[in-house]
Amino acid sequence: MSTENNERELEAGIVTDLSGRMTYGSYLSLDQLLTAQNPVSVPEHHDELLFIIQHQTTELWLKQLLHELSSARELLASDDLREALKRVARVKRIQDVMTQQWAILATLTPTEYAQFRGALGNSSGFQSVQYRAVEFALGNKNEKMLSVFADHPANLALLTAEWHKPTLYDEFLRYASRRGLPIPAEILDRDVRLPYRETPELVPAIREIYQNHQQHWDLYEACEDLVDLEDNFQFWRFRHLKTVARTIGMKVGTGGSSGVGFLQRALDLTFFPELYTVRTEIGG
Ligand code: HEM
Ligand SMILES: N[C@@H](CC(=O)c1ccccc1NC=O)C(=O)O
Repeated sequence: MSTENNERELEAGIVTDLSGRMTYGSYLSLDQLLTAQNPVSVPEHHDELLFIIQHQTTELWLKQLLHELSSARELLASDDLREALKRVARVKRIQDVMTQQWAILATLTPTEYAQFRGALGNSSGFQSVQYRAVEFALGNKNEKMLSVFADHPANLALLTAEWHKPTLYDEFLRYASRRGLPIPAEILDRDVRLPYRETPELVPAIREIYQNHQQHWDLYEACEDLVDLEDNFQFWRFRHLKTVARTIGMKVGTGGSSGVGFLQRALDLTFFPELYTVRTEIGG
């Protein structure tokens, strides 16, 4: 076989009659996926497609994050820390891609965005149910967020179910307790629908893991993985904030918030407070 004329020959075995068979497009529902970009600007603005695709790809990764995080939680509940950490390793890679992706949207100038922003009405990323579900799964529970989805029963059901579930940290601490670490009962019995609040009485258990890390190697590794995950989540939030600042400055958001100031306050939230507190004490 040659590539004469700079054209590759198709091999005889390659299937070209695909009638009645599963194909690439049918398996991946590409007819649906690739007709789901519906710009609303009139006349259509060149950059609106990028804006839509950036959001849609993020939503696809959020779906995968939820899938991995739910599985990690279940694996912890069945005492399988090693498998759970595999899930977390994947979560971390996806977060890297999501954060890197901001560089593409940063090519959208304020002038370009202003030309179609008006067409977006009151729609806003604030209304992303999957983003909120990931925040809930990681510990930023906030009952008030449910009200945004009152008009959409399926989204409301998804987020309400997540609201009732223990967070990844809850499951990790329950597992650590079964492994014999002194996890306070007030954490094990906490109302998981409430935001996770820092509990000073938990710090001794975390300190034990860090000080005697040779003995608790897998738990030590897990704690560092959780810190990576929180770090990564904050990196995403930070890139969002910076992209917003360079695109709309200090304008109020389409969702009705103050904009940059509102996003800034999310950077003060934490998922795993004691994992940070312990660092102040280490070695000193
Ligand atoms: C030029 C691009 C963007 C601008 C100017 C922008 C602006 C904003 C603003 C102002 C808010 C605050 C809520 C509001 O009042 O609307 C917000 C929230 C949010 N946006 Fe964006 N955004 C952009 C791109 C994105 C992208 C690509 C995503 C990915 C899905 C996203 C996801 C979110 C989420 C999840 C929130 C809620 C954050 C929170 O509650 O802390 N945004 N955005
Ligand atoms: N909140 C943005 C609009 C925006 O970015 C947006 C609009 C519709 C769907 C998703 C969006 N992304 C993030 O908020 C703004 O105030 O310009």
